[in-house]
Amino acid sequence: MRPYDAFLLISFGGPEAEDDVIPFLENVTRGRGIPRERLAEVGEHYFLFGGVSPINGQCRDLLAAIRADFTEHEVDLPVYWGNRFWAPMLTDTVRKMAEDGVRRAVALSTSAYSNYSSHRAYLDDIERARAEVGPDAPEIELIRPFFDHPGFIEPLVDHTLQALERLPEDKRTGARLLFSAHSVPTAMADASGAPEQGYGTGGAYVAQLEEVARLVAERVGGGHRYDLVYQSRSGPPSQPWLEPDINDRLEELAADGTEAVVVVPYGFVSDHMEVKYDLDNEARQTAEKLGLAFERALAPGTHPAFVRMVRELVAERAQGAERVGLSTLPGCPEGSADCCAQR
Ligand SMILES: CC1=C(CCC(=O)O)c2cc3nc(cc4[nH]c(cc5[nH]c(cc1n2)c(C)c5CCC(=O)O)c(CCC(=O)O)c4C)C(CCC(=O)O)=C3C
Ligand SMILES: [Fe+2]
Repeated sequence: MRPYDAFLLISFGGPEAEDDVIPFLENVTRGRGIPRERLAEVGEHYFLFGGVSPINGQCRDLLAAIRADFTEHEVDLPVYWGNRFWAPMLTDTVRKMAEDGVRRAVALSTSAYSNYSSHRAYLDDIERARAEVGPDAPEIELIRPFFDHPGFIEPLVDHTLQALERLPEDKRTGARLLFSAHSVPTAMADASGAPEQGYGTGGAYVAQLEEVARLVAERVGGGHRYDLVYQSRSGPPSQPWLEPDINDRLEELAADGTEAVVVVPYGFVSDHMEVKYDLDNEARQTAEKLGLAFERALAPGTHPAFVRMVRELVAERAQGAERVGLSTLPGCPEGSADCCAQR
């Protein structure tokens, strides 16, 4: 697919054995001022799963689905995969691409929204990896945040409907939808998007989350009431992060008479550790303690619409076609040098 000669999936990475856990956490938190107690606590989440994060397996599944879809639709691009924090590391993959003679690649991150962690960090890591590889490194163009692409929305709608079906029948109609995304420091949220786009408090990140929640709830139908909640807060307690935390919101809802919730992990593309631990263990326990019926919708994963979206985004970028999206938000400008800048 001209002008590209390769496709690259970039993800977060996760440990795949007990001995990987601490080195992985050190990679993630280098220079980030995360308290030691928080690190020890998060390490325990991984040890509970034998030191294996589900994220790499989920990337392998997605890669297999993308390869099959490319083949079926005659998209003649070799498919590569590199992670920011664990093997296969992005730098090693970029070196391999250079050895294979790749000159210009199109890249997709497993991250749908605009903010430093979800967007700028990927751009920075691409440039770091290219610099480490040297002059033979290919050019790598990162596909824009895709939060409102129909291929991201449709799987969330399908999976929310499936989760509602799993609730006891008498609790379905009154069920509340909780849209859960990764919390970030409020300063990071406020600086998300491009400065000239003039987002107010919460920046592009919160505006995008509001739009996605609305788009999904509308399509799910049934008049379910819904909330935006946040999970996986880290950092020192003195630093403000986006709220409400999902567990606090569950307490309030139970006190107000809510009987059932469906949690939609709309901040993520797969059911990785932050979903499996923070939602399926922690939030579920909170709900059980409060007597709330609880179901968790699946993340997009390898939903056919999501896999198709990858090909459509590659084509959009290759053709310089207009951005496809279901919201009226502009998204980060293509090739922007100063969006999502503040860490
Ligand atoms: C916005 C966002 C996404 C979504 C976008 C995206 O997907 O990129 C995301 C994804 C993920 N975050 C992950 C893991 C972790 N994130 C941490 C820490 C942090 N995340 C942050 C933000 C985000 N994180 C922030 C602002 C921090 C504080 C430190 C810093 O400023 O960077 C820490 C350190 C310990 C802790 O404090 O929790 C860990 C272990 C995994 C892998 C899960 C697995 O292994 O399956 C995934 C997919
Ligand atoms: Fe994170």
